[in-house]
Amino acid sequence: MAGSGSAAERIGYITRVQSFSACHRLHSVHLSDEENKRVYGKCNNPNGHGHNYKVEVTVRGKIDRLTGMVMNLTDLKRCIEDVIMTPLDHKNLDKDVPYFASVVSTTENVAVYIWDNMAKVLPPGLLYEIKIYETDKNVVVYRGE
Ligand SMILES: Nc1nc2c(c(=O)[nH]1)N=C([C@H](O)[C@H](O)COP(=O)(O)OP(=O)(O)OP(=O)(O)O)CN2
Ligand SMILES: [Zn+2]
Repeated sequence: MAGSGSAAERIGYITRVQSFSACHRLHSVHLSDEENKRVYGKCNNPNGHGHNYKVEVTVRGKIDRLTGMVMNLTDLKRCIEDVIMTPLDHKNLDKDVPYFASVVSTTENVAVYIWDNMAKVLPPGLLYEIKIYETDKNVVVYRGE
C-alpha cells in the first residue's frame, strides 16, 4: 500500500492561473462575408470586441521525492509570461499575432495556440491541460488531442 514515505510514485497536477486582456473579431478567411456574418453574428463586428481572458495551465507529473514538486511553479510562471503574456496581453489577436492571420481567433484556437507554444518550453510530456475562460460563462478546455 502506498503510505506516506513509501517508495510508490505519486502523480500530481499543478495549475497556475493567468489573466490577460485582448481584442479580436471572429472572422474566417475560409468563409464569405455573408457566411461570416451568419456564423459569428455580433462577434463578426468589423471593429472587434474585447475580453478579459482567464487561462489555467495545468501540468501533470511525478512528485519528485527530493524536491516535493511536479515542477517549480516559478518556472511555470516564467513560461506563461513568455507564451501568454508577452504575445497576447493587450493585443489585437487577429492583427498582432501572426498565427491568427489565417486561423480564426475562437477560444478553442487560442487554447490550441497556447498548448502548442507551452509544449515547446515545458519538459516533454508534462503539459496536461489548457483551460480558458473567455467570459464567466464561456469556458474551453484543450488537452492536446
Ligand atoms: N465555440 C465558440 N463560440 C463562440 C466563441 C468561441 O470562442 N468559441 N466566441 C464568441 C465570442 O467571441 C463572444 O465574445 C462571446 O460573447 P457572448 O456570447 O456575448 O458571451 P457571453 O455568453 O458570456 O455573454 P452573455 O451575453 O452574458 O451571455 C462567440 N461564440
Ligand atoms: Zn469574443
